[in-house]
Amino acid sequence: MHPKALLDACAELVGQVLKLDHPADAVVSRYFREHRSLGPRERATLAETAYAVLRRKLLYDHFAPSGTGPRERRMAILGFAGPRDFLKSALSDAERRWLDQCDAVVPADLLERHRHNLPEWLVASLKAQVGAEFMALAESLNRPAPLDLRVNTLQARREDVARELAQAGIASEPTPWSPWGLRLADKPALTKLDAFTRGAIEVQDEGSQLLCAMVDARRGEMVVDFCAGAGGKTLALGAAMRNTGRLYAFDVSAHRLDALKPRLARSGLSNVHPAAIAHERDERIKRLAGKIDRVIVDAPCSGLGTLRRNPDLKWRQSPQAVQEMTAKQMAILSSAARLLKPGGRLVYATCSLVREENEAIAEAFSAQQPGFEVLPAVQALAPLKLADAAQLCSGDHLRLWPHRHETDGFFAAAWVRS
Ligand SMILES: C[S@@+](CC[C@H](N)C(=O)[O-])C[C@H]1O[C@@H](n2cnc3c(N)ncnc32)[C@H](O)[C@@H]1O
Repeated sequence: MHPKALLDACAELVGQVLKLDHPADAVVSRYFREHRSLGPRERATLAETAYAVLRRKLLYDHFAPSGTGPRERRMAILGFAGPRDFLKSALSDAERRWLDQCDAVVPADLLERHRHNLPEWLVASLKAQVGAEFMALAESLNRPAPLDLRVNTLQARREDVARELAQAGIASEPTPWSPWGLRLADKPALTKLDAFTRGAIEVQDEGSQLLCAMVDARRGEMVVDFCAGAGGKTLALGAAMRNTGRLYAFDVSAHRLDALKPRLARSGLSNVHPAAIAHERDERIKRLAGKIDRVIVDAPCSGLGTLRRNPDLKWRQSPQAVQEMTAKQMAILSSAARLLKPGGRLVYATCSLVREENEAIAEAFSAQQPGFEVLPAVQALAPLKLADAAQLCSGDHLRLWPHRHETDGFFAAAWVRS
């Protein structure tokens, strides 16, 4: 594609994602469906440009007024995710001079907000939690995430899969904490690989893998994944159970559960029972009350821990939306807790960075439910035999941060029903 045409397309897509009325990944997918002739490299440039603009929106909003032309074009120029020479060949002389001026600005001369590119309400919440690490956290949230895989240990060993990937020209490293994870150096297309089609690998952030480790699901048990969605955690739990016992995958979204079906077929698991529920107090939950060994509530949340992948969320979320979410989280957790038999383990998890959805929910649950005893995360993770499990924890909870652990931001709390 001609540089000018590609920049025009980037500006069009940037204009669409900046409306912030739909998730950016859905806007990008729709754009690709409507422009089927785009090749893989053009698609990559378009998507990465749109994401770069969302990541650095405050900085680019600061630079944009001194340029010329439509705002979305100026933003697309600033975020353009391709070679500089290629970009410059698409620019007018005035645009080129303006871009050179913007490039010459030294970060140390910028206001803090133009360096962290986060909304103020979130800045306050993060500073209160990580203090002097705030800028390192903000920078890591504004970088793309690496691509992590989980090896399906029902089918293959991690080292064998790493060797198989290497033979296909894909470099990987074992993840530092999860025993099932491989971190890839690049972002290759995976779906045509034999390891993928036969179900030996799934894409899953190391942090998500560690949430599953907190559940420690065992052979022959009755386990519930209460908010299973497309089943990322279900698949990991099913493999940990060695395809024995019974694993219920509940979700209010039948559509999301549908996306689990092809993954299940690849995985070779036959112990999983997906079921759409109407709400968290569904009849099905009542029938299983007191019968379950382990329950994970991977709660719907603000998703702010996934800003590396979903940078639009920082502009689409708000303190009010978080507040509304917490009522739902509490209701789901309380209802899911009824499933457990005495001695059973409950895990509450989010991919949020804010206390309200994390520690505050765990503390409120403990206060309301004296029949549930806190299980410190270090103990919950003991089967992994990690020398440094305490590094993953804050107090009794698992607390993962992108700048410390190179995972998305995650929280998990565990209890045992007494
Ligand atoms: C964080 S996502 C789950 C991701 C999934 N566990 C995975 O690992 O891929 C939260 C899920 O909770 C579901 N959900 C929302 N309200 C619910 C409710 N009342 N009961 C059960 N699931 C609910 C949403 O449909 C969404 O799929």
